[in-house]
Amino acid sequence: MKIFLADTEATLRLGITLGESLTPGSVILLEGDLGAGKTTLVQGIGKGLGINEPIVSPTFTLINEYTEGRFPLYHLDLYRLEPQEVATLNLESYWEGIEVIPGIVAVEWAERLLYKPDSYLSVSLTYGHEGTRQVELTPFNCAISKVIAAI
Ligand SMILES: Nc1ncnc2c1ncn2[C@@H]1O[C@H](COP(=O)(O)OP(=O)(O)OP(=O)(O)O)[C@@H](O)[C@H]1O
Ligand SMILES: [Mg+2]
Repeated sequence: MKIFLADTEATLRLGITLGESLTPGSVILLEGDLGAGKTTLVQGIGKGLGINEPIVSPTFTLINEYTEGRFPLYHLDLYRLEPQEVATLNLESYWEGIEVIPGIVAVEWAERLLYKPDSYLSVSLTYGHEGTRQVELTPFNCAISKVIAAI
């Protein structure tokens, strides 16, 4: 499903809708060029979860964890990593909820993942006319379809 995002607010609003409706264990794999709006969408997800702390890009920290919302948000950014390096990080523990409290896992630059989770929502952001954006949402093996259909 493709959605037109006229401005930053539209991207945030979509994120809020997702954050309000996703369940613990959901994985969001974000793809899109530099500056396409991936972090903005995750900021919306954080708001939707009730996180008041500012959500900043984890480009240098790799993973930021936010625990003050309805359930945790794990925000990952793989931009600076090679796929081989990503494979050694054992990121599976996040979506399998092993030794971490199940929450929402949002991954920027998810194209760097060699192994994807069994179920996830794919979010692909692209540039449109005059600085606008478009997003394509594709659920893989997950129950988010109803939420998306209602957007
Ligand atoms: N729908 C939109 N229309 C216009 N600008 C937008 C839209 N959504 C987000 N932006 C703006 O695009 C800029 C880059 O957004 P953001 O940092 O979220 O991108 P990103 O994909 O995370 O970038 P990076 O690849 O560096 O991680 C921000 O200034 C943001 O406000
Ligand atoms: Mg970003």
